[in-house]
Amino acid sequence: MTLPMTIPAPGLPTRVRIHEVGPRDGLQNEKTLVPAAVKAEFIHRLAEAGLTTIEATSFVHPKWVPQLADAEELMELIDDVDARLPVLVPNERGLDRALALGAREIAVFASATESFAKANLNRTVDGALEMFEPVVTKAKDAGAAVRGYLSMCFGDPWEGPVPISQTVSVSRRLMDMGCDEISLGDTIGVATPGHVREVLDTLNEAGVADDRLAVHFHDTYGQALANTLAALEHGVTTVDASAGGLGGCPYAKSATGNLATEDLVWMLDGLGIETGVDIGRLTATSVWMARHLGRPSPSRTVRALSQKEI
Ligand SMILES: CC(C)(COP(=O)([O-])OP(=O)([O-])OC[C@H]1O[C@@H](n2cnc3c(N)ncnc32)[C@H](O)[C@@H]1OP(=O)([O-])[O-])[C@@H](O)C(=O)NCCC(=O)NCCSC(=O)C[C@@](C)(O)CC(=O)[O-]
Repeated sequence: MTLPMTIPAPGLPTRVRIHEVGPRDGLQNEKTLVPAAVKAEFIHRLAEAGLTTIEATSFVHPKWVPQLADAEELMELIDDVDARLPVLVPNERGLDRALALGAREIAVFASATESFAKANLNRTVDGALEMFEPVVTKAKDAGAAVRGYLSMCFGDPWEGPVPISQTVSVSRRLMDMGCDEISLGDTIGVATPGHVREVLDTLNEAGVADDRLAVHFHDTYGQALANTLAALEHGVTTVDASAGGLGGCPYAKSATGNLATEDLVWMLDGLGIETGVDIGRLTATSVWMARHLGRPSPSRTVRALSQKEI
């Protein structure tokens, strides 16, 4: 097993909140429909492994993301789960569907680039923000917490490198609209640690503080953990990850799996940073899910631990 430090290294947080995205971001791209009962068991197991925030599903148009068309059925099956269960909503229609089922946390999802706004939401960047504005107001009036995702913060498959000014400007607009937290998405996994530091520095200068930010890395070039460490050293303490490294956005060419939650927990355990997650139970869950999906998890930690007694 890893040899944990007893106290975190200087400059690192003592605790990190993991925002688990496996059931939503992880499964949304799967071609074969996963039954709602299997998704519900996945979420129950993740909560039992110690994850306290588990993004459950999306209330989007079912034609756009067929895998999550069972959002209503799933919500009924997980109403006993003892964890925060945020859901994605793109518009008022989605919000009404989510609130009717008792959702207490929602997320809108914006883009730093025009190409992805069009591909993912059939809107311009401005048009998407206009669509979100009444959603955020209504959600907050209903007492729900609101996360604002921002995709393509570092690079875009159609437009190439993304100017930091675009990331900062849309982040500010999401904050000004009332989002409690912004999750910075490296949707296609092209970021490197120096770039992460630069984006965070510029956001801080624009008044978006680290304690309102989360990071959401994909592992295309094997940089997700290094990028996460750079963000933690900077002062961010909320990290998105997907059990077993499931994932990839259906509307972003070249998006690969998310940072695997097990890889993240292994690193944080080693650094003496608390997460509350039991890595053995989590790995067993990802192995169980991989069997359902018919292929092994891409996570190195899952592969290493599942060859041992867990
Ligand atoms: C936003 C829309 C709906 C616009 O899509 P549109 O086609 O422009 O929709 P519309 O507003 O013109 O409405 C068309 C029809 O859809 C219905 N409709 C409209 N809204 C809903 C709804 N909520 N639920 C159910 N039905 C809905 C609406 O009622 C209407 O029905 P009709 O009158 O034709 O029968 C569409 O583009 C959409 O659903 N997009 C979602 C795409 C998505 O979920 N992508 C993945 C999530 S983002 C991501 O993964 C990245 C992230 C967050 O992980 C971070 C990162 O890595 O970067």
